[in-house]
Amino acid sequence: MRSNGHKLKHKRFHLNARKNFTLRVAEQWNKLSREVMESPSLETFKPHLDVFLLHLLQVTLPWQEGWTRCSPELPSISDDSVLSPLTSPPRGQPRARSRPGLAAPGAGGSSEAGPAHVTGGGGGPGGAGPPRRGSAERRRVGDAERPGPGQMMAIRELKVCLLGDTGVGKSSIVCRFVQDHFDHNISPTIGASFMTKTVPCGNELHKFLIWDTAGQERFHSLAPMYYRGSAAAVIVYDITKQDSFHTLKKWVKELKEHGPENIVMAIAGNKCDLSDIREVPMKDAKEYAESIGAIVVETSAKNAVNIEELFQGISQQIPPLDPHEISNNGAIKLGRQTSQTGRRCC
Ligand SMILES: Nc1nc2c(ncn2[C@@H]2O[C@H](COP(=O)(O)OP(=O)(O)OP(=O)(O)O)[C@@H](O)[C@H]2O)c(=O)[nH]1
Repeated sequence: MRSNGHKLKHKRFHLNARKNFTLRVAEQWNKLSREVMESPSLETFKPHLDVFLLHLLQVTLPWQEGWTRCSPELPSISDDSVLSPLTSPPRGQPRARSRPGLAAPGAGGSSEAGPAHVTGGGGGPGGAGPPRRGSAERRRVGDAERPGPGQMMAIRELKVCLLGDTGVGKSSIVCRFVQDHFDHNISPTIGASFMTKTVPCGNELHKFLIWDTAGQERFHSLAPMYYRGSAAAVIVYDITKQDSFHTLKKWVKELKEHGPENIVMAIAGNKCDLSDIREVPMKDAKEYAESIGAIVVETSAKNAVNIEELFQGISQQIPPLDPHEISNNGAIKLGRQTSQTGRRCC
């Protein structure tokens, strides 16, 4: 027999979950409406609708399934680390609903699902909005160091998007960074997926709101939604595929033409564990990165090489927060980080 306290806790959990679900769907709907207003033609609009329906399904099904499996012991839905399990079938395998190793909504663990659910209210795909009132105090710091008593650290939400050809390892990089996990049979992303991770940087905490975009050509038209308002873009190529390096250059061109003005660009030459079959010399990548003022690093999501360093590099390129932007109660006024000039290391 369950105690009354236990039942109450259970009920509160479900109410909270239901509220969050509604918020997510509403947020998706708003996003879609915005896209409709901005879409010049039906053809451009169609993929947005597809993704919305997919998101809706993805959010609805696991929640309904997980409804009865939820337990009050599960972490609150405002916990850190969010992701979308939206994936298409693994390359050459039947469709799986979520990525193995990545928690689905209602399935336990500290991860929360929902492609457009952003803890703290900022950094949705369309831009980095201000956090909910008082949310700075409620936020979990994740795996970053918590400030000591009397010490105040500003939490900054930085929207970061990953771009690059399909199969270069964007999702694997994010998965390694956020969950320290690598999956050989990871599925191609549909639309985009979302995760967060908070890391310390000097006197600040950088909460990365990471949008991992789908590399398949058919999703290309969705990309602006993810790089719009981003503080940084990680553009990934596969060192064993020259073609993926050409695609990277196309992404850089697009970002320069249509992306935020001072976006930090980081180039990741992934799969450096396969350097014996390399097609892109490191020298080429370095010269190119230098010519466009980007950070460059060779990574291996598989062997966890330079993944932390990649995001640290981004953190260091973000100008520190102006003290005036931190209000008296410690809440942060979030704006487009990219509007600031002058890059400083932390
Ligand atoms: N050897 C090796 N394989 C990797 C590495 N990173 C990813 N892979 C593999 O490359 C394949 C594609 O990885 P994903 O992370 O799905 O690539 P993606 O860029 O997200 O692909 P899309 O979602 O289609 O855009 C998978 O089979 C991964 O296991 C790496 O560092 N080394």
